[in-house]
Amino acid sequence: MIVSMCNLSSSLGSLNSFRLKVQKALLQSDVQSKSDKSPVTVADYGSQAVVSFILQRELPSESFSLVAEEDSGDLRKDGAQETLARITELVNDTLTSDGTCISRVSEEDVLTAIDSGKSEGGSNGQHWVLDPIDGTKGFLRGDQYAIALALLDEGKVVLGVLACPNLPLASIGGQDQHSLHNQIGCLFSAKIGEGTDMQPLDGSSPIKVHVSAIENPEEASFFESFEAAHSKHDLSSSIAKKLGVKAPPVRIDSQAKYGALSRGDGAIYLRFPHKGYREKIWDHAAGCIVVTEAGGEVSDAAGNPLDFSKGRYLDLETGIIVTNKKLMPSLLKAVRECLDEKPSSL
Ligand SMILES: Nc1ncnc2c1ncn2[C@@H]1O[C@H](COP(=O)(O)OS(=O)(=O)O)[C@@H](OP(=O)(O)O)[C@H]1O
Ligand SMILES: [Mg+2]
Ligand SMILES: [Mg+2]
Ligand SMILES: [Mg+2]
Repeated sequence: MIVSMCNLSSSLGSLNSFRLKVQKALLQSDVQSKSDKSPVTVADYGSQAVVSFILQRELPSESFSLVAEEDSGDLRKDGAQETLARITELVNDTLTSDGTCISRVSEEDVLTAIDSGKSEGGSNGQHWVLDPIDGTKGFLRGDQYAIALALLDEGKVVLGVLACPNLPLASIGGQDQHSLHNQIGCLFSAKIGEGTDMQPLDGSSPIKVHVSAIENPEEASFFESFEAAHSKHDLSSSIAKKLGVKAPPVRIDSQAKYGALSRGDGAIYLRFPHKGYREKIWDHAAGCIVVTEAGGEVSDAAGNPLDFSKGRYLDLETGIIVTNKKLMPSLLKAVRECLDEKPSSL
C-alpha cells in the first residue's frame, strides 16, 4: 500500500479542526443548492480540496485517480467569487495549521484540487473514493455526518477510513461497551484482511471493533437514514416487524450508521431509497469495508454483495441491507417477503 493507514488517519483527523471552525461559523451564504436540490456547503468543497491536496502530495501523480462527490462547476460561475475566496481561506488555514502545507494555495489550485475528483473509477487499477461531507443535511442540523475515504483496487474496496466528528466514542446503542464517556468524535479505519479499528479523533490509540453478535432479532435494533426522503421508513418498519425486531429505529445521518454498526451499537442497517434514485459509490465504499472487516455483511436487497467496479454509481437491486452473518439469512428472507407482499413499495 503506497500510502500508510497512519498517514491517512491523521490526515482525516486533521480535517477535524477544519470542520469545527466551519460548522460553528457557517453563514447562510455558505450553503448552496446543487442541481439535484441537495445542499452543498463550503465545508463539502473545502474538505474535498484538502483531502485531494494531501493524497496528491503522498502519491505518485501518474496513477492518481480520485472519484469524489463534488465538482467546481458552480464555483466557477459568476457570483461565486466570495464563496470560492472563503473556501480558499479555510483550506489554507487547515493546511498550514497542521503543518501539512508548505505554501499557500490559490483559488485556482483549490478548483483544480476539487476537480481531480472527476475520475470514473471502474474495475481496473486503483481509485480513491471520497465523500468529503457525507450527510450534509446532518452537518447543517448539527447532527451526524462523516468524511469517508476508500481505496478501490481492481474494483474491490481494500481500504476505508471514516471520520465521524459528532459520533460519541461510547455506544449510541444503550450499552457503553467502550467505557469512553462523554468523548465525541470517532475515526474508523479498515484494511482488507486486517479488521476494523476505532480511535478518538485526537489521535489516541485505536481499539479493534466488532459487529454485534446478536442472533435473536427480538434483541436487535436497526439503523436507517434520518431523512425520510433518503430511505423508505415505512418499508424498513415492515421488514423489521416481520423479522421480529422490537426496538424502534435509530435514525442517524450519513455513513456514521456503518461506523456505529461496526462496533455493535445496533445490529441492522436498512436503506431503501425512493424510486429512481441511483446510489453513488462514495456513499458506501468506506462504510462497507468498515463493517465487513468488523465481521458484518453488506448486500443489496437480492442478497448480492455491493459491486464498486461499475463506475461512479452502484449497480444494484434496490435497497442496501447490513447486519451480522448470523442475522443476514433471516433478514434477507424478511426483505423478500415484504417486497413480494408489496412490490409497489419499490
Ligand atoms: N433522494 C435520495 N435518496 C437516497 N439517498 C439520497 C437522496 N438524496 C441524497 N441522498 C444521499 O444520502 C446521503 C446521506 O446519507 P443518508 O441517507 O444515510 O443519511 S441521512 O440520514 O438521510 O442524512 C447523501 O450524501 P451527501 O450528499 O454526501 O450528504 C446523498 O448522497
Ligand atoms: Mg451531497
Ligand atoms: Mg454522501
Ligand atoms: Mg457528501
